[in-house]
Amino acid sequence: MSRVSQPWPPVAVEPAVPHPKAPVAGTELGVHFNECFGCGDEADAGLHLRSTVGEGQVVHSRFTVTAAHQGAPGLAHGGLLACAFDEALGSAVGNLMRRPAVTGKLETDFRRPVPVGSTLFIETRLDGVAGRKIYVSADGHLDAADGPIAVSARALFIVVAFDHFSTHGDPEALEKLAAQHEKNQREREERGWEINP
Ligand SMILES: CCCCCCCCCCCC(=O)SCCNC(=O)CCNC(=O)[C@H](O)C(C)(C)COP(=O)(O)OP(=O)(O)OC[C@H]1O[C@@H](n2cnc3c(N)ncnc32)[C@H](O)[C@@H]1OP(=O)(O)O
Repeated sequence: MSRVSQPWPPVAVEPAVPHPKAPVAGTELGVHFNECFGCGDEADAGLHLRSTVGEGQVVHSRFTVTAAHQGAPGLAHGGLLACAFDEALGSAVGNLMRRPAVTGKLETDFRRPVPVGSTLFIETRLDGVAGRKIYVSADGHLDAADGPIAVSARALFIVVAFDHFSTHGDPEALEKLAAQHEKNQREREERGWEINP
């Protein structure tokens, strides 16, 4: 079976223009929710993925594979790797576009095994927008930003109204999230004062 995929994006798109208030290149992106399996500090066996905005419409993410992430002995579980890409791609959409969006479709190509102890460097690009549909793709490089590509992914995110989360999610967890965002905002402002007194 060939690895050649269908054209991407699969429909005519407009360029994905980052939000005017999107974080600039070099910005380290914070945890979007402490309990998030992908990035949260409170998710003990989680991925603890960390992301930084790159030049252009790019976000660089990285995470280190631990024993908690195994499928075969000593190797990362494929579904776990897909999760890492979901997080990295979602972080690029959320932070650069600043629009609430959820994963509609996620496609992964596993090219090389990813051993426990290795770090995956994921580079995510915004590929285009068609109405509520945002197309993104990413490559995961093994152990260095220019290391061999171990996994690639492409995803469709769908912009949703904020009530998607209140209707389908946990209101208590949403309150915690709002409190966390306020705290992060305060800390950012305090850091701003330190830099520009
Ligand atoms: C700072 C912050 C950081 C934020 C950082 C965040 C990082 C977190 C990252 C994790 C993100 C996740 O895992 S999110 C969790 C996983 N995903 C979900 O739970 C989503 C579950 N699915 C849904 O709720 C729903 O199916 C939606 C919302 C995706 C779509 O429902 P809808 O709103 O009714 O819209 P619908 O008309 O169906 O679809 C809209 C358009 O998209 C197309 N479409 C929809 N799904 C698909 C699909 N799978 N494949 C192709 N096309 C699709 C439709 O054909 C349509 O095209 P057209 O007719 O307009 O042409």
